[in-house]
Amino acid sequence: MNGARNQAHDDAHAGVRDHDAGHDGGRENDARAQAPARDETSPRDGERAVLEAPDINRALTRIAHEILERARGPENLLLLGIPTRGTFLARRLADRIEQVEGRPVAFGSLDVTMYRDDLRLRPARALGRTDLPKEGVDGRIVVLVDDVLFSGRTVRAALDALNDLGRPRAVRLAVLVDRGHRELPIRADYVGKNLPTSRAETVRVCLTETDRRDAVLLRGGQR
Ligand SMILES: O=P(O)(O)OC[C@H]1O[C@H](OP(=O)(O)OP(=O)(O)O)[C@H](O)[C@@H]1O
Ligand SMILES: O=c1cc[nH]c(=O)[nH]1
Repeated sequence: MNGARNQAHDDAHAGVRDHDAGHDGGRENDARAQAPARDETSPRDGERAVLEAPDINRALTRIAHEILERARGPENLLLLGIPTRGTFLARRLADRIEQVEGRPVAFGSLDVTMYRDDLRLRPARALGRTDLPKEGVDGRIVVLVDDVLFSGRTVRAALDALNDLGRPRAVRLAVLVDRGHRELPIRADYVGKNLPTSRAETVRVCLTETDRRDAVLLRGGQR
């Protein structure tokens, strides 16, 4: 358990290290000295915030309570975040559940990359991290956690990945944003915000752990 918790911390820091290492020296540094660096945490052109930090905070607190109520306590729960941002959301939910119950809840991460059905269609993706408590998934109530639910294909891949790890007693799904447009018969049990969108729009979730601020940003398209 603590291993998973520490790993989530490590991942956050590794992300910062990787990001820094990715910047080249020389010309790029010269250019950056002349022009202020673009702030990736700011809304991009045409983006508007549909959730701000306090909204996200409240939604996660509510979801934590809903998860606890349905599971009747934290004992059998295992929160598994889907990288990248789902992992951090799972950790936040675990922290809230621990605050409410005064007892820790198991959490970790589940990489779905090799289970995706679009591996041949999309450019190579970096592998995420699967990190489970030593008790594994057998007999647990697993709550998959992701930031956005759209086509449902990521969750479908997560169910296949989970199937290779064992046999949970039940699998539930928590998402921060459900933007509709499902292509598979998948629905979320816990939703931070239902956000009706057109297919042409994109939803970008920013979290302090990866993006230095909490926000859900919507961009583009005609409704
Ligand atoms: O329901 P779907 O159509 O599968 O879309 C939802 C997924 O899309 C995003 O992940 P993305 O693949 O962009 O990777 P990321 O989490 O690393 O940003 C998001 O984080 C969800 O996991
Ligand atoms: O708009 C979208 C669609 C899928 N995944 C996202 O994170 N945003």
